Amino acid sequence: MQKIELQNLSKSYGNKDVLTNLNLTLEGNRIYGIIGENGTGKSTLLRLISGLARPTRGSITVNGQTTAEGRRNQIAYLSDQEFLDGFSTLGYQIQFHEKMIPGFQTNRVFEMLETIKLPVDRKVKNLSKGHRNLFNLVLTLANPAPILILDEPLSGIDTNKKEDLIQLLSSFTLDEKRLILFATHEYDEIEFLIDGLLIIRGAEVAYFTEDLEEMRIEHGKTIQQIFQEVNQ
Ligand SMILES: Nc1ncnc2c1ncn2[C@@H]1O[C@H](COP(=O)(O)OP(=O)(O)OP(=O)(O)O)[C@@H](O)[C@H]1O
Repeated sequence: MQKIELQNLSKSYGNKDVLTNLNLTLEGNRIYGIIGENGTGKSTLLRLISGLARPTRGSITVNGQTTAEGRRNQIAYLSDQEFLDGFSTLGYQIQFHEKMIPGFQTNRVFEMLETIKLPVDRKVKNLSKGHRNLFNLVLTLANPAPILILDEPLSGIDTNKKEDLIQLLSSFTLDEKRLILFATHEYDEIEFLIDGLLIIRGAEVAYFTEDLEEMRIEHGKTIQQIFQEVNQ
């Protein structure tokens, strides 16, 4: 079973406290969404968990791994920054990932590219921004790591393609027993995708549930409503 544990986790940049004393366990074969206003520390949290930034205080354990290197082996991370070499073709990037990542699911990449109609002989720089984001997401999904951490995977992607993507994301956890944690501003789009919800505000966890369905059934609340209440 996949598990991310944060204990007394804090991160400051200079004298700015970005995250303060987070204690949280995310576990299971679930999709968790993180939402929060701009600059509230969502990307910072994802980078800390992924071993790409160091905590100022506290600890992070991912599937029993406490070191940054150990955690990185459990996680496929999609940054909100562009990282692909624009002059290479999609095909080259696929081969490169296949060489670098043990168990990389090349067949699934081709299947997904066919669904979203991206030709592999195209250069990365000639894709639109939305298509580049999609291609990055496809490469990340094909990484067999048990935990996927995605920073704004839906940004810049058309509404009709978003639906395909949301299907893809659910099938990736359901079939493969993975945990997905992703940051987003697209509250409406993720309403029926996520199982758990984390809202960050004022450097702290302002709201957390691992069972959003219960909130929906018992209290009839949408994510947008929960978010508004938390931010009042
Ligand atoms: N490397 C860094 N050095 C200094 N400050 C940083 C650094 N990275 C992030 N910050 C600051 O930390 C705060 C949180 O940034 P972060 O990118 O985590 O927020 P976010 O919630 O992901 O924002 P957005 O929704 O706009 O993407 C911001 O004030 C940001 O300026």
